[in-house]
Order: sequence, then C-alpha cells, then structure tokens
Amino acid sequence: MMDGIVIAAHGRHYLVHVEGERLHCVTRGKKSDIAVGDQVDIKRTSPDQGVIESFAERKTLLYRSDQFKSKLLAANVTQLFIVIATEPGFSDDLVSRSLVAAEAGGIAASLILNKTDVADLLPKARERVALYASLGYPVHEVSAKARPEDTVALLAPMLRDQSTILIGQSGMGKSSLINLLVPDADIATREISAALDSGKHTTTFTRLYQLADGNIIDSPGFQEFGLYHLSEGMLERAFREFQPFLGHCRFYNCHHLKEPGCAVLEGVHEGRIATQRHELYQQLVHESSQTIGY
Ligand SMILES: Nc1nc2c(ncn2[C@@H]2O[C@H](COP(=O)(O)OP(=O)(O)OP(=O)(O)O)[C@@H](O)[C@H]2O)c(=O)[nH]1
Ligand SMILES: [Zn+2]
Repeated sequence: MMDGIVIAAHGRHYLVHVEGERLHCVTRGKKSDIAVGDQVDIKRTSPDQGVIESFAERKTLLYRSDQFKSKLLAANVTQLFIVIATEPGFSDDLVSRSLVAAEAGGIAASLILNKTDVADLLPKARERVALYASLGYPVHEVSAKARPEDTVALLAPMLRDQSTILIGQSGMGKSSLINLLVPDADIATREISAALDSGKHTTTFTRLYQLADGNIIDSPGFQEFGLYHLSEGMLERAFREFQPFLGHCRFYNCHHLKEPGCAVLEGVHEGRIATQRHELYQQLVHESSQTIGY
C-alpha cells in the first residue's frame, strides 16, 4: 500500500501523486466518491496504474449540487479564492454562492479582484466588492497582466501551508493567476489531460498543483453553483451577517422568509442586511426544498 494525493479526477478515473510518481487510478466497484485533494491509499496494479483502496478522513469537503445529486469539488481545502475582475462583469449570485459554500464547509474565503489596470471600471468594481468587504471577507486587488510581480508578491505568501482552491467565472483571469503562481502549470495541465483524457483535451478538470509548501487547486469555470444540499439551518448560519439576528425572531423556528416579528427581515428592512443577500437566502431555501433522491 502507498499513500498518495488525488491531483485530478475525471469520472471514475483519478490521477494520484504517489512517492514522486503519477499513477492512473480507479476505485473499486462503481464508487466515485473520491475528490481532488483526497489523501488515498493506493495499491499498484501496473507500473503506472493503481486502485484506490481507501481515503483518509477529510478536513473539509467542498461541493455543489443540483436537484438530483451533489458533485464533489475538492477535499481538504483550507481556503477559497474567488477570482473576479473589473471586466467582464462578475455575478454577485456566484460570489455569494461561493461564500455560502465556503462557510458551510468551514473554509476561509477571500475575493481576488483582478484586472485593476482597467482603470475606468475599477471604481465600479470596488463599489460592488464593498459589500463583501463589509461582511469581513478579505478583498485583494491584483493585476495578473499589468503587474505580475506585485501580484505574486501579494498572493504567494498567502498560499503557504494552505490548500487553496481558485474559482471564478470564465474570463476573470484565473488561468493567468495560476500560471503566475504555479511554475510550469501549463505543462502539468497538458500532462494531466493526456493521462486522463487520452490526449483529447476536451474536458476541463479540477486539478491540484503541489507547491513547495502548499497546494493550489484550479477548478473549471462554471456558470452555476447549485447548493441544493444545504439545509435551512446550514443556510442561515452561512450568511454571516444574519448571525446577530438569529435567535431574536418571534418564532423559534422562523424561516426568515415572511414571518411576522422576524429579526432577520427587520435587519433587511433597516439596511443592516443587503437585500440581494437576503434574496439569495430565499432562493437557496427554495432550492433546498426541491431536492429529489437525497
Ligand atoms: N487587462 C487585464 N487583462 C487580464 C488580466 N489578467 C488576465 N487578463 C486577460 O483576461 C482574459 C482571460 O484571462 P484567463 O486567464 O484566460 O481567464 P480565465 O478566468 O482562466 O478564463 P477561462 O480560461 O475562460 O476560464 C485574457 O485575455 C487575459 O489576457 C489583467 O490583470 N488585466
Ligand atoms: Zn426570522
């Protein structure tokens, strides 16, 4: 048996980094409950192949879900960087959903505002990120293209001894940032695609890059971040700014939707909770009631 870490996943195929080598691994049976970042026990079955026998208890698990099933994003992540930019415009819905997923998973979250060199759009972007900063999420301004050295100087120390996942909509500059932070990232990516995708390069994978002292996980850009798996109780706690109001509603089992005497709704009314955040909460409560089969 050998210890390894899963560096890429594609269906039931996994690439596992084991003792300086990369093995193409499968799980036993039909199970596909292994995620990038998992620490696994491997049994080698050929020079470059193996079987995953078991995985270690996870410190954290990040996932998203739709009505029918959940999809593992990554295991053992310690921090989430949400990459946004001055242009193209970013989605508040996706930012907040990512923050909720991080809160629910016990993962620290920060926003990375890229393309600050696009000066005419910077004030507007700053205005929009102010909401998240006011909730206590760190916001870091960078320019991967115009100020690469400054960007590395700022971000590299934050990666030390962390397992950091970057997520972002397409076009925000996530790949540019990864290429700055991970030497030879593009070569590693090509090798991973070749190993897992028979060289077709058609699929985008979640993949993990090992740094000297930490990991970076790149997730494919996605347009939707379903959180159907989160219960109402998890949701109310995942919205940080609800905290001071929880326990002060007239009804102990208040859903904070339209109940009389709801302290959270009062908070929205007084402007202490942003309307867009409460609207997302409502939407997520709705999603959580729509699950089928789990
Ligand atoms: N002006 C400016 N452009 C940037 C910066 N960083 C990246 N870009 C550009 O933004 C575009 C998207 O960058 P990528 O790094 O490919 O973005 P991505 O988020 O990985 O996008 P996908 O590959 O579509 O997932 C490219 O044309 C980059 O050259 C920046 O700091 N400033
Ligand atoms: Zn309430």
